[in-house]
Amino acid sequence: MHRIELTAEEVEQALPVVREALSRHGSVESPGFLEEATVYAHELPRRLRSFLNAFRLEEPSGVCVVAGYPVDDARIGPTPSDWRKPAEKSPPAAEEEVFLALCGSLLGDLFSWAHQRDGLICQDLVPIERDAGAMLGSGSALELVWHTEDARYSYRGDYIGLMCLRNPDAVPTTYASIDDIELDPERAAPLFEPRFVFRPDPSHPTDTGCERASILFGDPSSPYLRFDPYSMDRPEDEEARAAMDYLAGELDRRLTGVALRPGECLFIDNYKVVHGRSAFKARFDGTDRWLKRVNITRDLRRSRSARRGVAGRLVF
Ligand SMILES: O=C(O)CCC(=O)C(=O)O
Ligand SMILES: [Fe+2]
Repeated sequence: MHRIELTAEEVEQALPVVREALSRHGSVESPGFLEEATVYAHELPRRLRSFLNAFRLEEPSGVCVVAGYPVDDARIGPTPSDWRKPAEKSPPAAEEEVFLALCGSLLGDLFSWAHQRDGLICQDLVPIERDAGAMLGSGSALELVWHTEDARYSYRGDYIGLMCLRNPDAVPTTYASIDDIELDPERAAPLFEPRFVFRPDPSHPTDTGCERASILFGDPSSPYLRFDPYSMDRPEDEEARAAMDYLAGELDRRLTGVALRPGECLFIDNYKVVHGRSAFKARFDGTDRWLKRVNITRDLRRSRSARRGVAGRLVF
């Protein structure tokens, strides 16, 4: 796994940057913060910047971990019972949100979906009691089956950033990389053709329609991937169906996982890996698993027609 562990000196260098950004802007949701995030990120330790820069440009692996950020379990308070944030300006884990957002800003620009979770840029990924049996990030009793994040949407993120605040039962985030699969070109050929129907996954409203596209794209010898069988139609044509099953089987065989520890940030290349989460027994008592999540795009401009202004981060 591609991983960097911040040294004590590097943490000492990062903390004032995080605190200054927070005291100036109050929250990662502030438009001023989002505009300046990359500028603050330029002041993070060079070794960290270089690590994320290489992850972005060289694609050495489908996921990477930035470890070593100190999380004070007492200060962040109990795990929230819902994703809705309290109205107060600075939630207890505001500094952690800023650190995740700054690291993410070294990979691209943060954005969110207007129709998902009130358009929050940084979301709490916590088990919610009413969603226990749902196929959602807020579920728990069911395995969250692997998927490309927001696969149905062409403006989906290039990366997902997850920061762990608490994970007492070491519940893994699962993933499998297309790079680890040696595809048989003949069996995989239909996957490069727009023969597959992508539907909104359960985290999006169902009325956002469907999109027909290929599952694999880019360089045929080292392709990118867009795949979420749980929210796709089963193709009627035999050849496309067989190809889809072939790839799904290969990804199943390669599925591995990482149980994030407090302070670890996981960046997932949404073009290279599918990811999910194992099932777990939630407690719903304030001590549950708690991650923060951001969506990152390499090119905000691509979604310009779906955003309300040049600087807007909400994709409608
Ligand atoms: O909870 C996790 O580890 C991953 C959840 C997930 O797939 C997501 O937030 O998109
Ligand atoms: Fe996901």
